[in-house]
Amino acid sequence: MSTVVSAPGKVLLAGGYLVLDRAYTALVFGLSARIHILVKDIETSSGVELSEIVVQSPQFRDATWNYGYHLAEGQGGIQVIQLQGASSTKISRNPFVETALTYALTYISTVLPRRHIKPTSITILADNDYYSQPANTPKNASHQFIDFGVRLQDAHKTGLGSSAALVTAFTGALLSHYLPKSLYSLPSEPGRSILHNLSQASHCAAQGKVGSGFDVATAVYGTCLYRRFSPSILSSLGEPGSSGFATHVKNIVEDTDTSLKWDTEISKRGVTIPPGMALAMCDVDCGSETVGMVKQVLAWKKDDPEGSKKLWDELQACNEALAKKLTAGAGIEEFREAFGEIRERIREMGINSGVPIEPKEQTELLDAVTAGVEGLAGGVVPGAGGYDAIVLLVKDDEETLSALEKFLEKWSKEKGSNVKLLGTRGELEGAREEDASKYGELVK
Ligand SMILES: Nc1ncnc2c1ncn2[C@@H]1O[C@H](COP(=O)(O)OP(=O)(O)O)[C@@H](O)[C@H]1O
Ligand SMILES: C[C@@](O)(CCOP(=O)(O)OP(=O)(O)O)CC(=O)O
Repeated sequence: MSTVVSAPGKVLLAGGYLVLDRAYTALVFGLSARIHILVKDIETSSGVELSEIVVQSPQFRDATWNYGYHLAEGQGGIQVIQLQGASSTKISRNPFVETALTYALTYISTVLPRRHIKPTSITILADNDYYSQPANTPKNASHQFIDFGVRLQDAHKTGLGSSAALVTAFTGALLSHYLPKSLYSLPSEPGRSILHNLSQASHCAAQGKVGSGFDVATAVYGTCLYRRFSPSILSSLGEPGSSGFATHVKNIVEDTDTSLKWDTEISKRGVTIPPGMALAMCDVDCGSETVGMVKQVLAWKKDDPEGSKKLWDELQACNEALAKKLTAGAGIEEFREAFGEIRERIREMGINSGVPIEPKEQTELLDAVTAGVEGLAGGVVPGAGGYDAIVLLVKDDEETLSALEKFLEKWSKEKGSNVKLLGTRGELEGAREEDASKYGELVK
């Protein structure tokens, strides 16, 4: 039997940094670029009871991880141990895969106690836009999942949130594969909430920090207005294998602890992509280090509580105004104005905190593209800002998109850079089960 679940990448259009604080919200969009997880049973000879799960990411080199697993004593959950596997090369670890596996199997073992967890083979497939492709890659020439030919750590990420999409799709695929339909249904409300809580827990554990969680929320629910959860919810989980870990995971995932209730707020109605418009991303092919930027912005917020609050309150109001225009519909000029108001304050936050949130080069590009392409409703440097891909709201017609592409080509030539329209677009839907037959040989 095979199961496939996919989850979308993300772009945080408005509310970067503010969303770390529960007093503010963010407009987050899911993307058509997804990570797909294929799970299939490994056939064993009758009488043989294997406990092995093999995970592969065939688009990359040295990307096979073999795990053994066993039930720990004292409600410690399922512990996984990475095995050497068949290859003689030194094994690399994949903390996101290892943690998502540990947490998901632990939860599954609490729902199905005394049931042997069957061995499976798991394949990870990422849509191509997660990584910058060489300048000479022919457009649309390749099939859906390119072989990147390099190790994962050598691939150049475009910043679409690969780890959150991976952890969410991986968790969803394991839940759907191992639990009977009567106990778990991914598309149902309780199914989504279980997927959200479990994925947030393992993504935070693998990252070693609690961020706002907007990327996992987007991977689960798709485009929405997001208010973060209180970080204290995840503080009492303990370590996998330690006494009571499985009980803690179950309580957190099913939200049964009355003193630590999940307080995430997801509003699917609070934001949308207006009809006739598209959300497009432009890769600028450099990327930036979010962690250092967040630290510095938070240090400024602490040093200047009054000034920062005033600016954040203003930004929140501008973000809400944009959300309203997106849901109610507005003309190009109105959108341009709304983006302009937001960008002005983002640059102010950058100057005050000393962090290049909208660096000079990106200001130049955003201004020029807005002035030079008629159907462009505006754009921003999303998320933490810096040199990641920029996001643009455009009229969704051939004329606008080809004018945009021409503009970027000319811009890249003049500036000696490699700015490229990615194929991915904003999309409303979150994690979903996929038809396994679409993946051909890969699921056999
Ligand atoms: N296609 C993939 N196959 C296997 N692991 C992946 C894949 N994409 C992402 N990962 C995991 O996620 C990590 C990248 O996470 P991170 O650096 O937080 O980037 P991002 O900002 O894209 O989430 C990788 O080191 C790997 O552990
Ligand atoms: C600053 C933030 O509010 C938004 C960061 O958004 P990005 O989209 O830049 O994130 P990464 O993919 O992790 O680099 C931090 C947060 O919300 O956790």
